Amino acid sequence: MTEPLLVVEDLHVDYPVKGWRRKPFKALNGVSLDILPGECVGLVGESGSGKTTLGRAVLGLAPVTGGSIRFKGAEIGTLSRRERRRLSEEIQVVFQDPYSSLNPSLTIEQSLTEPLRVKKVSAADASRRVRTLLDQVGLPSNAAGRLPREFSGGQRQRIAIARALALSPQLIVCDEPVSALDLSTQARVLDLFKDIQEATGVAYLFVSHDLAVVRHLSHRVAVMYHGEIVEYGPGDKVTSDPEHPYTQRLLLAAPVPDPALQEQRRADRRRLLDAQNEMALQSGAL
Ligand SMILES: Nc1ncnc2c1ncn2[C@@H]1O[C@H](COP(=O)(O)OP(=O)(O)OP(=O)(O)O)[C@@H](O)[C@H]1O
Repeated sequence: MTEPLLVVEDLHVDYPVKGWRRKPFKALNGVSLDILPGECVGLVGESGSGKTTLGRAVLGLAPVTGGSIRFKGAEIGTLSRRERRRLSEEIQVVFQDPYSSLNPSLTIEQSLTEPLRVKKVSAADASRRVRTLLDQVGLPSNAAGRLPREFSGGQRQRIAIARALALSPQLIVCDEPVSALDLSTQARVLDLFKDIQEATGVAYLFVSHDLAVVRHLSHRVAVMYHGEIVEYGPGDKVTSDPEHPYTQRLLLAAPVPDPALQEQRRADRRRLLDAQNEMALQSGAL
């Protein structure tokens, strides 16, 4: 059996809350999931459910108060400084906003070679690597000498992806990486994520509030609600035949382009509401 790349177990993250005697806010409340090598795990849930916090915890950036996160079997909370540096090469991140994730005053070549510095590669090798990375994300090699402002949002996100790939990571935390893009650009960038995964075998923790986006890419999907994972299973199953009522609501709220499917959704939504009303009536709540 394949060993998981990442194992999150009973994770708790509490944010301090200002004010006298106020209890910390529990952003994650006993979250567990695992990611296999080369797998894409989609993380969905409404705003504030804790998706970004989980991604940040995996990157070592959230105030973990309990539980464990193991990467390739090693507990990340107890790594030495050297091991941590190595970990920061193996786990990379792509953020939502391609406008702020690139330094505006650096050329694309400078942005892409920055992470390579830890490897102490020669200038010639770095330059070759930049061309390979640009090619991998579908940009021409003459992009190297230009500045981020000369590119569209989708192109900038491609550059951010190239930067994340520079050190050949094993896991990329993708935090709403297509939410700031228009629909057709979204589709192209999602295809790029898929192609890169097929070509390199990198794993993704793919955070999105949009079920349609994670459905496109994810082998498994985890659904978060109020700091907990309420459903975790195969992508097809969770996004088409969910078990948890919260996922069912999320699914019914997701926009669908196909009119026949829209009609079916409306009927499903009516049935779900009827069933909920029936249950409420029976329990005496109505
Ligand atoms: N640094 C912080 N200090 C205090 N509370 C925080 C902090 N970061 C996040 N929170 C709170 O933790 C909860 C989870 O936030 P998080 O950003 O993880 O949710 P999310 O599901 O990613 O939401 P969104 O889709 O809006 O980004 C929210 O209620 C948020 O207000």
